Amino acid sequence: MATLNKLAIRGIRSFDDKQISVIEFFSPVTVIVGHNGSGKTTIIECLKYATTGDQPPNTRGGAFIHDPKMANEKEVKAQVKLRFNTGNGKRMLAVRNLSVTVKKGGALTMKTLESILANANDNEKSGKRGVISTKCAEMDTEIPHLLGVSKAVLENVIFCHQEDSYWPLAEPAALKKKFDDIFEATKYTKALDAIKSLRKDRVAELKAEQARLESLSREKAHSDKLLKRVSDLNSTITTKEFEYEEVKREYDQLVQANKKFYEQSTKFREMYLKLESLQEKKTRYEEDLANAKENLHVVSGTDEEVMQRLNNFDKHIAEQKEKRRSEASNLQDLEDELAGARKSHMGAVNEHGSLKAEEKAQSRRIEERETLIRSIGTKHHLKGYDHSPLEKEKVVEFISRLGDLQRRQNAETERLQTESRTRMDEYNVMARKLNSELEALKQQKSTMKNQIATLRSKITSAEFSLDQTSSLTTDIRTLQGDIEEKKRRLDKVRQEIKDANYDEKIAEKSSKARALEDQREDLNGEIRTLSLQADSRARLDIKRAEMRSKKNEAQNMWVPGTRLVFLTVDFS
Ligand SMILES: Nc1ncnc2c1ncn2[C@@H]1O[C@H](COP(=O)(O)OP(=O)(O)OP(=O)(O)O)[C@@H](O)[C@H]1O
Repeated sequence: MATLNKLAIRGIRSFDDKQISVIEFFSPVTVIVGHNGSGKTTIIECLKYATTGDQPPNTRGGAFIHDPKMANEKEVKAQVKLRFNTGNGKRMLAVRNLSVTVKKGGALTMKTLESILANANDNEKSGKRGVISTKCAEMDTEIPHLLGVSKAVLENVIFCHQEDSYWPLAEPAALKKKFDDIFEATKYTKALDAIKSLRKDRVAELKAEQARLESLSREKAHSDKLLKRVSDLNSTITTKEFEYEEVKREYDQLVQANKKFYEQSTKFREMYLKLESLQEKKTRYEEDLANAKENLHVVSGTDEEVMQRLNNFDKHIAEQKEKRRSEASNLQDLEDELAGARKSHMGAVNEHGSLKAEEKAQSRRIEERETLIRSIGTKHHLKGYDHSPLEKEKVVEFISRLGDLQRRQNAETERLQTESRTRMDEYNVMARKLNSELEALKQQKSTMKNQIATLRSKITSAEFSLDQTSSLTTDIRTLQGDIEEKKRRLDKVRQEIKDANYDEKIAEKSSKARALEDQREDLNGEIRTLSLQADSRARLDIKRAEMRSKKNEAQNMWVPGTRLVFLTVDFS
């Protein structure tokens, strides 16, 4: 609680400007006692002046300062110093200085000099002044603030001047203003208005935020949809990748089978050619043998020659045998070769059959591939693969286009994922922001609710007081009873009046009064007639006087020898 410590007065009212008078205030109460005119009011005035900067009423022109004539000076300097403790225990010092000077004509001129509001503790400890303000206006607002009471309370309640102390009996408008000042009602009204406008703003903001939230929710739903689409696309891509892998594997297998088939067909062709050449050889040998058999004939020549030939025959036979053996072995070889060739031919025929089957399977697979290519092409709008058969280059091109499409879809997926991540981040940021704003609004709402609860309790107390006023109805009933009683008494009096024939008497008096009225009317008529006559007579007199004067004028203007005739009119 704020307390006052000391007040030093110099040159105020009856306090001399030559010395400083110090008043110390004690806790819990200080009683100021003194004779009339000893300066008690002046102390309160000084306190009020020190705290609010307001001088007492009717002291314009320096009446608040010690009279220079009394001090026998041309100038008197006044000072009010107040040391006080603030609500939070700080010791403060407020100093206000004034001066009054006597002008030539004897009139007084007052001046407000330097004022200081300082921290008294700083002053004591360090010898320095912890000056807070030297401006009067600032001090006027700062000191009430430090004391923890409003200026209106200081002026009208705590240091209320005895001349102003009748303000509670003032007219309603002035009284209301005072109460408004004391209870700072304007501040609360303003605060209430501010709260209302703030509430309005907040409600509008809330609406806008709700709309934003809705749009964000819509966007979130959209982004969720997109995410779902992305995940669907991802799964489709995965399936397609899997399918692609399958197709590629099948394709590789087909390529491998093709290669094998080609190698086998080459081998078969080689073997077939070899077989043909061997058969040709065999035919040739057989022909040679037949030719040799045909060419066998009787040997001619001499005996010596024959002997020679015989001698050589064995050798020749041996040679021939040898030749035959070698030919037979050759034949055997060739037969073996032929059997081998036949065998390989059979193998080749078998292989040919299996290759044919493989070819069919390959064609079926190629057909399946084409169907797959066509369905994928239709699905992904890849045109130019509707014809059949599809060339190898077309298939390769399709695979490369499918690869491109996959890459594009991957890129699109990544873009969508990035976009969705960004959207999600934005949404999260926005959601966090909205949540914090919502929290703030909830806080405000709870504050408002508290205020509403306070107001409701006030209304309840007002209703209670209203109920109390219902006791007035009892009073009213009592009063009605009184009225009834009075009515009864009135009737009684009326009866008495009736009994006393007041009405007849009144009627008689009234008729008399009416007769007198009539008489008065007649008299008034007479008076009016008489006044009219008097008026006419007065006018006649004027006319007569005019006539006489005209007559005289005419006589004065008359020329002897002429005849003068007067016409006389009687107006009477
Ligand atoms: N400008 C002035 N110069 C010198 N003296 C003044 C001046 N104004 C007022 N006085 C004197 O100061 C005194 C005012 O005293 P004050 O009204 O403070 O006394 P009080 O103790 O409150 O008296 P009361 O008990 O009658 O209210 C009076 O004696 C008055 O003549």
